[in-house]
Amino acid sequence: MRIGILTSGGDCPGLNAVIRGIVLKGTEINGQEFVGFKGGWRGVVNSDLIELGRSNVRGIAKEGGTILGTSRTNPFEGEGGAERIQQNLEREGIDAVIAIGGEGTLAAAKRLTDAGLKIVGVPKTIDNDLDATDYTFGFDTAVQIATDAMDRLRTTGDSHSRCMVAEVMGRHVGWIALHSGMAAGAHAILIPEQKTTMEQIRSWVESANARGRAPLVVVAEGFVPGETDDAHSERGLDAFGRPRLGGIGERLAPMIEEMTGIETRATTLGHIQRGGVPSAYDRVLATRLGMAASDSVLEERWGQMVALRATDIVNVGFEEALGKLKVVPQHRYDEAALLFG
Ligand SMILES: Nc1ncnc2c1ncn2[C@@H]1O[C@H](COP(=O)(O)OP(=O)(O)O)[C@@H](O)[C@H]1O
Ligand SMILES: O=P(O)(O)OC[C@H]1O[C@](O)(COP(=O)(O)O)[C@@H](O)[C@@H]1O
Ligand SMILES: [Mg+2]
Repeated sequence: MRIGILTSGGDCPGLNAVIRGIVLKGTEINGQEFVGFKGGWRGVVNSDLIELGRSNVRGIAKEGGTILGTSRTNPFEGEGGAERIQQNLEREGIDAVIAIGGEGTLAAAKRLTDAGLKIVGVPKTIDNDLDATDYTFGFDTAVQIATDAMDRLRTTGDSHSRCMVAEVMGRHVGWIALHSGMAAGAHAILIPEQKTTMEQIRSWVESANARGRAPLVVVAEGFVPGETDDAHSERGLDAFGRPRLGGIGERLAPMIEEMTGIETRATTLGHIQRGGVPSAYDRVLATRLGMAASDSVLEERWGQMVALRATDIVNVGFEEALGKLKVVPQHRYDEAALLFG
C-alpha cells in the first residue's frame, strides 16, 4: 500500500518524529510505502510530492519543524475539492493519506473522508486544545521554552524591581500559560477561560511587590480582559479568516504600570515557542503516535485519529475529536490561583 503523509497548520516540535515513526513502522513491519506532500494540503491539491523512504527519515526525530513543510491552505479552495484530490491520489497511485494537524486540518480531513477519501489523522498542536487526546506533542516543548524564558525574565525583573509581563501562545485556551506560569512561579496567570478584572491583577501585582518580589504576570494571547468581550487582535486575519492573536501583553504592561506605579515591561515569546528541538517526552509521544497511525492505515480506520489516553495510544473518530476545544477546567485554574499574588 502506498500512503501519502502531510503536515498542516502551525508547525510544532515533534512533527518529524511522527513522520519517522510512521515510515519506520510502515516500511519495516506493515509492508507500506510512503510519499510526502509538500506544504500541507497545498501539496495534496497540487500533487507536489517527495519520496519518503527509510533513508529520508534517518536521525530526524530530534529535528524541529517539519521536513515536509506546512501551510494553512484550505483544500476546498481554488483548484481543490474532494473530487480533484481523489483524482490526484489515483493518478499518483496513493491509496491512503495520513494527515498530521490540529483541529483545522482534521476538520478538513473529516470533510474529505465524508466524501469517500481514505484518511487517518494524527493530532498536533502546541496549544493542547484538542479534547480527544490527553496531550498533544509539541506542548511539553513549548511549555519548557516558555518556562526557561520566564526564569530569565525573573532575574532581570528582580535586578530592576520591575513587573514583568510574559505573553505566551495558545489561541483560545490557556494551557501553555497555566503550565509555564505554574512552573515559573508566576504571581498572576491570565487565561481566556477566566475573566479577570484589572483591579484583581493590580492586587496580585501589588501583593507580590509588597513582599519584595518582582511580579511576574503570565498572559495567554487569547486572554479577554474583564472589561472587554473579545481576545485582543491587531494583526488582521489568517488564511482561514480567523483573527490573528498576539499583543495583549504589550497592551497590559502600561495599564499595570499606571495602576500600580511599578515600572513594567512586556515580552511576547511568539514563535520561539514552536521552534527548535522537541523534548524527550514529545519525541516519545510523537513516535508512538506515528507508529500507531501506520497501524491505523493497515486496519483501514478511515476517519479516525490516534490519540493519547492516560499512557495508551487509542483511536477516536474525527467527529469526537473535533467535538469541542479542550479548555482549562475550573479546578485546574483554582489550584494554580492559590499561589497568585
Ligand atoms: N472547517 C474546515 N474545513 C476545511 N478546511 C479547514 C477547516 N478549518 C480549517 N481548515 C483548513 O485547514 C488549515 C489548517 O488549520 P489551522 O486551524 O490553521 O491549523 P491546525 O490544523 O493546526 O489547527 C486552515 O488554514 C484551513 O485552510
Ligand atoms: O504561525 P501563525 O500563523 O502566526 O499562527 C499563530 C498561531 O499558531 C499557534 O502557534 C498554533 O496553532 P495551531 O496548532 O492551530 O496551528 C497558536 O498558538 C498561534 O495563535
Ligand atoms: Mg488549530
